[in-house]
Amino acid sequence: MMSVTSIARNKVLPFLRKSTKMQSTASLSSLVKLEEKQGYAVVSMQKTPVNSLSLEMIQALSQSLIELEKNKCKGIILTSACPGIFSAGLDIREMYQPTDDRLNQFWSSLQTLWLQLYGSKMATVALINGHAPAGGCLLAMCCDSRIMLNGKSKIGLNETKLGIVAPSWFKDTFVNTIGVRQSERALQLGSLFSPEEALKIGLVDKLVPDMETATAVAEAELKEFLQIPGMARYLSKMKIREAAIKDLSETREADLNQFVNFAKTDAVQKGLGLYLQSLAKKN
Ligand SMILES: CCCCCCCC/C=C\CC(=O)SCCNC(=O)CCNC(=O)[C@H](O)C(C)(C)COP(=O)(O)OP(=O)(O)OC[C@H]1O[C@@H](n2cnc3c(N)ncnc32)[C@H](O)[C@@H]1OP(=O)(O)O
Repeated sequence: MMSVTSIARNKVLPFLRKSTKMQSTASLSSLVKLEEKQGYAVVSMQKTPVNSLSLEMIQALSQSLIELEKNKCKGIILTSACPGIFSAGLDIREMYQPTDDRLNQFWSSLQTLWLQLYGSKMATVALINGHAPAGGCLLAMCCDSRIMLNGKSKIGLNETKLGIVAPSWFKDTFVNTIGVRQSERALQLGSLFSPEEALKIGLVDKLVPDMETATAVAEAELKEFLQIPGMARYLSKMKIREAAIKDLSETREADLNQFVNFAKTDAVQKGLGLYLQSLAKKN
């Protein structure tokens, strides 16, 4: 197993320099497990119970990607060690009654992670072994291919159901994945799709019946990507993604301010509070 080590800021890609203070390495590495395989790595999110994307979780994923690229890793399978859940999306508690400093760090770190993963030179396969709402769906869409475990899990951008709006770069990622019309409808309705529905609209590429098959199919899928000359594959990916990446890179500050101001409005705070209560009541 590789360790997640701290990375010197001046060695980081230019868009990462804007990132905020990183947490200590030890606290981050317990959230993400990296397993080295032959020619690639398996990145498993392991923040129980639901892999919610807290500031620390986002930074752990970011540092893992930096570490893997530094080690010349060519491809990853991004998956979850939490049974039944790929990721529950952004940690809602980060947005509910936040301090300004933490909220700023949280969003800025998320921007960084998206820029890294969506623009990664590595070949990336998401093995979606459970629910993937909102930010969980975003993580999966950042990958080059999505394999989903068939069953009761749901995937999609359900932000409107929480009374919040998916920002432009979430929307761009969605449109690049499933097209304009499907995105327009699903974004408004906050649709969460079953694996069969997700396959039908192209939100995922393949379904698998069980974890044993899932691992084999994800490995085969990654190997197919890795057989293509790396530079040609990466530049082709960028033809589709570079406009969205450039857009956020150039508007990070404005996007951050918009998010912070929006998140702090009474209406959003009230909505998030009620949503957290509804999750707690379930149990
Ligand atoms: C610039 C313009 C403005 C931009 C505005 C902001 C844009 C924000 C963009 C993205 C938003 C998000 O990603 S918001 C997160 C959306 N996620 C969800 O709606 C999922 C919510 N969770 C669930 O539906 C379920 O938990 C589950 C289906 C994922 C799993 O169900 P299960 O029954 O297995 O587990 P529990 O529901 O019992 O949950 C266990 C435990 O975890 C807590 N939990 C769950 N999800 C979250 C979360 N996203 N954040 C924080 N905490 C979460 C849940 O409350 C339980 O806690 P307790 O055990 O303490 O009760």
